[in-house]
Amino acid sequence: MEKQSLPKKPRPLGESQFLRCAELILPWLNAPELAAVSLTSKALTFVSRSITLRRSLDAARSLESLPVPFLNAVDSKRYADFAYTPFQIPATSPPMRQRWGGGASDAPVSQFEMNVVGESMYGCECERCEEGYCQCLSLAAGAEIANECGSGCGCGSDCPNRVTQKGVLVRLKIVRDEKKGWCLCSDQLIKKGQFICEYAGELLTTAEARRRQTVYDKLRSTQQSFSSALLVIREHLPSGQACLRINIDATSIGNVARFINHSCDGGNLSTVLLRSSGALLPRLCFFAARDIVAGEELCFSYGDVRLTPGKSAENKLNCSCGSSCCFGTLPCENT
Ligand SMILES: C[S@@+](CC[C@H](N)C(=O)[O-])C[C@H]1O[C@@H](n2cnc3c(N)ncnc32)[C@H](O)[C@@H]1O
Repeated sequence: MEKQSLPKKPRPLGESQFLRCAELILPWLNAPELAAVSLTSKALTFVSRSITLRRSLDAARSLESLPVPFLNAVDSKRYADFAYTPFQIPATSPPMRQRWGGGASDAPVSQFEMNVVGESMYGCECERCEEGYCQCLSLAAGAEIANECGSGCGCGSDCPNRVTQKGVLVRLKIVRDEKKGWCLCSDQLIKKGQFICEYAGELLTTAEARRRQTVYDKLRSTQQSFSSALLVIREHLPSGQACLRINIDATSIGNVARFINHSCDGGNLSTVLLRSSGALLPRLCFFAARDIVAGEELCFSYGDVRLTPGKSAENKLNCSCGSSCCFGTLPCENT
């Protein structure tokens, strides 16, 4: 009689293979999933702890030139859970999963460029820009709206008129505060006028921004620690008749700018709406409004609370900016 070979029993994973699998899979989990998995065995507790430590060491998960650590001396939160993008991206639904805390092999976020193919819409036709001579710089000095070279120009990425296109180049840290939650702080001397970061996140239609704002307001009324980062920018066109509106949501997908808090005195950052040639939409960029010393919190004004009275009392948030002209309430997002 012919001897039939029995199907082989799968061999149980050895401990080192099990740990290697865990190191591959766990960096894809969000904070609550990671916490749940870490309770299931000693080995998974160990892997989760090292992932949590790596996450707390770099909010930017190697997508910026410098790491941006979380520092918390007030409660047990080690990091804020969100996906990182250094640039504006189209609205993403369902929310994106991103590998984080898995060491050097963390996958880069998929990037979408919002460029107009072919013709340049704004900026110059320059082949090569010299600092101070490029016509794209004409609006830059101290203006609220400025132009930069971009993919519509003939110059390359080393052009001196692309200061905001290389991501974050100053040392930053994210520090926990009892009242304000996470705060973006400088970790070096930043000179007046230096570029800090752009406000990156998902670009939303106005209808989607309004829908999400309602969801965020509800979440905030039930979870005290919930904070959203939906910014509405209105650019009045020269005619004065119309207004370009840009909605950027950095709540689930964003960059370091999602940690910048409000200050009633205007803070130490100036905001510039920056157009690059070839790009469809302008970007909101933050520059140092004055010299900023290491350890100082970076803040700007979210708006004038006297001009945005819209929300019901329970949706109003107390302001803890600490400035001498504090109005006591945060300006609300008028979406
Ligand atoms: C864009 S987020 C800033 C980062 C936020 N602190 C965090 O922990 O993620 C905006 C939220 O931060 C908090 N916040 C910002 N400025 C504040 C201030 N001056 N006082 C109190 N809370 C503030 C509010 O919860 C607000 O909805």
